[in-house]
Amino acid sequence: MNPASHLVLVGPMGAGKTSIGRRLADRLGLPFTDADHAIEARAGAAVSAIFDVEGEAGFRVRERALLAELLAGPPGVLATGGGVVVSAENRALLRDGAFVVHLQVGTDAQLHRLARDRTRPLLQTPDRAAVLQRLAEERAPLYADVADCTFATDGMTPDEAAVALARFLHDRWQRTEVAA
Ligand SMILES: Nc1ncnc2c1ncn2[C@@H]1O[C@H](COP(=O)(O)OP(=O)(O)O)[C@@H](O)[C@H]1O
Ligand SMILES: O=C(O)C1=C[C@@H](OP(=O)(O)O)[C@@H](O)[C@H](O)C1
Ligand SMILES: [Mg+2]
Repeated sequence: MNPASHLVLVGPMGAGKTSIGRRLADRLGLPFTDADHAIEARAGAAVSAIFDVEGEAGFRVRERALLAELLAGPPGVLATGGGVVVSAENRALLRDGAFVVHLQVGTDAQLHRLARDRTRPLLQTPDRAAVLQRLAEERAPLYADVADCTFATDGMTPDEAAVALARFLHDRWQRTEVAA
């Protein structure tokens, strides 16, 4: 077992990192942080506006800084954005400093869950399926590189998934106290 104190959810857009992560943190009695929401709060701007003004590269700079800061801070549950694993620096931080759950989801479920979403800049394209499939191929080895375990969310509601994930983690992860 990786004895890391931070429980981090990674995986593609629509896997449920944000919605399941919040519910899981409630169940575990731990603080919850959503990386995208924290970036937005600091920037005073939505993720899509950051992409518009600074490009994806600017967003990734903010994402790297936030991840390093959060993993150096008090333990909790962290929902990352789907692209956090693109950075080798982030992958090293995640491997060394967190227990990482890869939430998996198939393309059909992603398309269904995100059908009405207009907040994800990478999905502002006519062929969402092609983008999601390309990202899945590019990122699958990167998620595998950082993950301590995987958990499939297809066919579950966020509430069901949070209950099942808490049960799944019971024997696999225990929060360790950080030495004073
Ligand atoms: N297991 C699930 N079943 C059905 N809908 C889900 C599930 N998980 C998430 N959703 C819905 O999909 C959308 C995206 O979920 P979200 O938690 O933001 O995913 P992520 O943070 O991984 O991109 C939300 O509208 C959410 O309610
Ligand atoms: O996959 C990605 O590169 C992104 C995923 C998004 O987060 P979610 O995975 O929570 O949708 C958000 O960070 C940004 O739009 C980029
Ligand atoms: Mg999210």
